[in-house]
Amino acid sequence: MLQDALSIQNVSHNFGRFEALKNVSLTVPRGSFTALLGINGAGKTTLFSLVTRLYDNASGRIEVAGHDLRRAPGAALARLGVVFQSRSLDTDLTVAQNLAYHAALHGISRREAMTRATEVMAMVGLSDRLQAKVSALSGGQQRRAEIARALIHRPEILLLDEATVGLDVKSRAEVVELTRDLTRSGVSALWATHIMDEIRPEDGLVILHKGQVLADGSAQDITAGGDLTRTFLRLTGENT
Ligand SMILES: Nc1ncnc2c1ncn2[C@@H]1O[C@H](COP(=O)(O)OP(=O)(O)OP(=O)(O)O)[C@@H](O)[C@H]1O
Repeated sequence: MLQDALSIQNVSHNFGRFEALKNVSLTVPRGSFTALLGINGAGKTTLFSLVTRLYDNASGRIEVAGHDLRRAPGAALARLGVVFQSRSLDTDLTVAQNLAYHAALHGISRREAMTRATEVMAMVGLSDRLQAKVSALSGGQQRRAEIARALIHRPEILLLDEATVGLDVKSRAEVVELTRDLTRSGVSALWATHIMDEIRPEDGLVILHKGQVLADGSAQDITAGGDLTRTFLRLTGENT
């Protein structure tokens, strides 16, 4: 049986005495688009910080494509691509220069990086912007270029932390749809968001609230075919 793209089992994390994550377990099946839905402070960024090893996971177990993050961090991180909440491209450089720099961090040769840069820019629909300065791209194009950067080392799973922040409605829809399309070509995605209308019934869905997983399954099953906002409010007890 194929391993999940990401498996998180019984992970907790404290900041001092504050429990930011409480015994969190979730899986991202290979090739799936899984939304991680939670309002501000739910623990989404903390969870991503554990998966990217910005923080050490002192409890539980995290595996990326079957590689244990604590015992084989190099193998696990090589299979992970991350799109951060804040922008991470150097706006004074061209997209190609940014991609080459990121590829070098992964030990990819310059020649190979150029081949891959062309490949990933086509994947995000920006083939004609490879030599453009990042500062000359629109907000939506910059997010697409961030996704291209995250794909250059051919990861098995993308983590995207509120990847549509600051975009207008149209660009937001395009970026989420692009990510869904990518999962159809094999890469998996864990899409952290607080925006319910980014989630479709066929998506995987994990609801995280106050550091706890309240639901994990398909969006369709969790909502029983009904309204996601109403389901979210019922499960979290918010707004009551
Ligand atoms: N370095 C830190 N020190 C202390 N508390 C923290 C720290 N980082 C996060 N927290 C707290 O942990 C909880 C989870 O924060 P986190 O940033 O993971 O939530 P989030 O779901 O990503 O929210 P947002 O969408 O606002 O980024 C919050 O209550 C936050 O205040």
